[in-house]
Amino acid sequence: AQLCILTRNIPHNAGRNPLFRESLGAKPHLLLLNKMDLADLTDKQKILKQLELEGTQKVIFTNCVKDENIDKVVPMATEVIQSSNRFQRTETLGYCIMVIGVPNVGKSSVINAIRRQHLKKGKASRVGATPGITRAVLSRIQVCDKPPIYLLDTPGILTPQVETIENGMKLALCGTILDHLVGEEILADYLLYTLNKFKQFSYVERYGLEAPSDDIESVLKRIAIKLGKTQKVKAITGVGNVNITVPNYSVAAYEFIRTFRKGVLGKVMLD
Ligand SMILES: Nc1nc2c(ncn2[C@@H]2O[C@H](COP(=O)(O)OP(=O)(O)OP(=O)(O)O)[C@@H](O)[C@H]2O)c(=O)[nH]1
Repeated sequence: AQLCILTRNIPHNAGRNPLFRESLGAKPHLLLLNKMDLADLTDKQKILKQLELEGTQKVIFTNCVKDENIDKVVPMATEVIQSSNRFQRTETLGYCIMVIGVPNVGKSSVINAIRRQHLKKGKASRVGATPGITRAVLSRIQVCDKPPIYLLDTPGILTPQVETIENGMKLALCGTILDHLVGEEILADYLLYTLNKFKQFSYVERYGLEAPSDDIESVLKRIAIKLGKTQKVKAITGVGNVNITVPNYSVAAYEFIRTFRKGVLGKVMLD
């Protein structure tokens, strides 16, 4: 590929990967900060400044669900390719673009959105809410005439860099790491901590709590009751058997995380 489109999950910039720069070398690239609909973009200028300091000037904020800013991708890609001296000699063969990023940032969604834009065709790559779902399909599609530019249909998957526990939590919260590897309930606890930290209290009303809480057990209990995810179990006590109601904590935790990922519980910037 002559151009790499790096995708990052904007709510969690730690989707950034030091290997990006090393593996890219001097290769022309542009950066898509995807899932902009889930991020609090009040500090957009600060983010752009920081990226510029790191040497990345070509940046587009995208939302693949609503095709926001997708129309800017190919024009900017064309501009980057044309201004890169290295490739000006190969005129006729065309250029290849590859979309790369860590799992679940939306690589397949980006590819599909660009396809929709340029070919008016429907879905091509599989998109899944589970990290690692993209299968290898080796094909390319033309997305620009002059110069001829092709988009590789298979995204490049980068291994997430989990340097610290907190970083791992953030990646997991964004769906980059499979939930069960962290544990839904631990992740839910980290989510609750995050929402409180950013003063995003819409969960209080949504789940019928009286006030914000940092006690994950009581929050999950409420969610389980609200969802009707409780079970009656028989408990043997000294004075005979009693029926007690137990909330299903893992279902509640999963609902909590899933709702957050849809952006319903508020916008946050994890980094
Ligand atoms: N809210 C929101 N969700 C998005 C956006 N782009 C993608 N998604 C969702 O993120 C999830 C992952 O998207 P994919 O396109 O499968 O991500 P991927 O990077 O190809 O994932 P792998 O195949 O695991 O490497 C899906 O549930 C998408 O619907 C976006 O801009 N906003």
